[in-house]
Amino acid sequence: MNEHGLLDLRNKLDSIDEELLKLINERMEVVHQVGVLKAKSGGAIYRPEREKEIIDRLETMNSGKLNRAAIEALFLEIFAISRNLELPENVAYLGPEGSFTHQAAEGRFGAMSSYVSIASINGIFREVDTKKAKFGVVPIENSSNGIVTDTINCLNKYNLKIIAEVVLDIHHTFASTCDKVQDIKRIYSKDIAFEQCRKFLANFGLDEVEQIPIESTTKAAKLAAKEPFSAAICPHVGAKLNNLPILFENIEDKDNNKTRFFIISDFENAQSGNDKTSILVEFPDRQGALVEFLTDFNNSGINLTKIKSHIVHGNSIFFIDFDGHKDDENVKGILEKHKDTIKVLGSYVKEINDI
Ligand SMILES: O=C(O)C(=O)C[C@]1(C(=O)O)C=C[C@@H](O)C=C1
Repeated sequence: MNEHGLLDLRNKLDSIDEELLKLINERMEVVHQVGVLKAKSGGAIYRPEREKEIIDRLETMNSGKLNRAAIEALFLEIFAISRNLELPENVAYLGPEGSFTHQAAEGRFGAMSSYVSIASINGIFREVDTKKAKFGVVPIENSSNGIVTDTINCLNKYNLKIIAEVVLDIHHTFASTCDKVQDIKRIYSKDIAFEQCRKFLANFGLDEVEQIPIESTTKAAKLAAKEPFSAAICPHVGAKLNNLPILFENIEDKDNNKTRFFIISDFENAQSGNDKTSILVEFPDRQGALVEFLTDFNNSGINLTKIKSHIVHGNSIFFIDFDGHKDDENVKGILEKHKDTIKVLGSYVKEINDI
């Protein structure tokens, strides 16, 4: 290696880094002023539609080596630091630490935010409702296991808003202190994770081994790390956090196993031009109510992207997603017409990764 060449390049990098630091600090000065303005006006600190607008604009004008994912990763971290500078706010997520929900939360709120791990979905809604946390992160559906009932029930019960969605590709690992799979006597995991990895378990003759379902996959890793002859189906991060050796990666049956999460808070987003809205609908008990409702959406040119029925206290309610923002002209009319049966859960920027 040419040591002089490397030294020159490193000197160049040093002065670019100094320039970057100066510019980022300059940006933070302006962010601080935005924070002061918002403190006076009571405006929301987190503005996902504005963050999207910035990333879209930077991507369009970009001519360098960075792709969209890299621009997004860099700027989401800058935004997270900016928001903390404007006003530090707690993020409550479905724990424990290292859970997929924790990963979803960190992906959106960055490394610098202050996180609170909560053991139940209802607990997260309560935390946000009582203003102990500004944001809550909860799973809403998985591509293999469907909708998360507790989340629907809480969206129905509390008057909080969905302000963003996050879709994560879910990969499970098989981790154990045993070197040989044949020596394993019990496996810990969450019931849905066992279901998502059936083929793997059968292929390795593990379907006859005792399966112990517990409330989280990260806790599974913790238990398996302590007990000899046991194993866990858990996230990569969960195994690492508990120093549990990973024997197999990506053991899920379906190769596009995804989970969608909602970020909930106490404010509503402005339009971004690329929004999705979620609603709950309880249809009146009369013939044709559902057909009339769907026809109205169709006539207004609104694309329904999801419709799932769900039972709450013996009544059937529908969880529906559609393209558009609740303040869009064609959406407003419909929401007004059906206001007695609809609960608007929130309008938010549509993720590219879909379930
Ligand atoms: O534009 C705002 O409202 C800001 O608070 C600034 C800023 C940014 O860093 O650019 C920070 C947080 C918001 O989520 C969006 C953007």
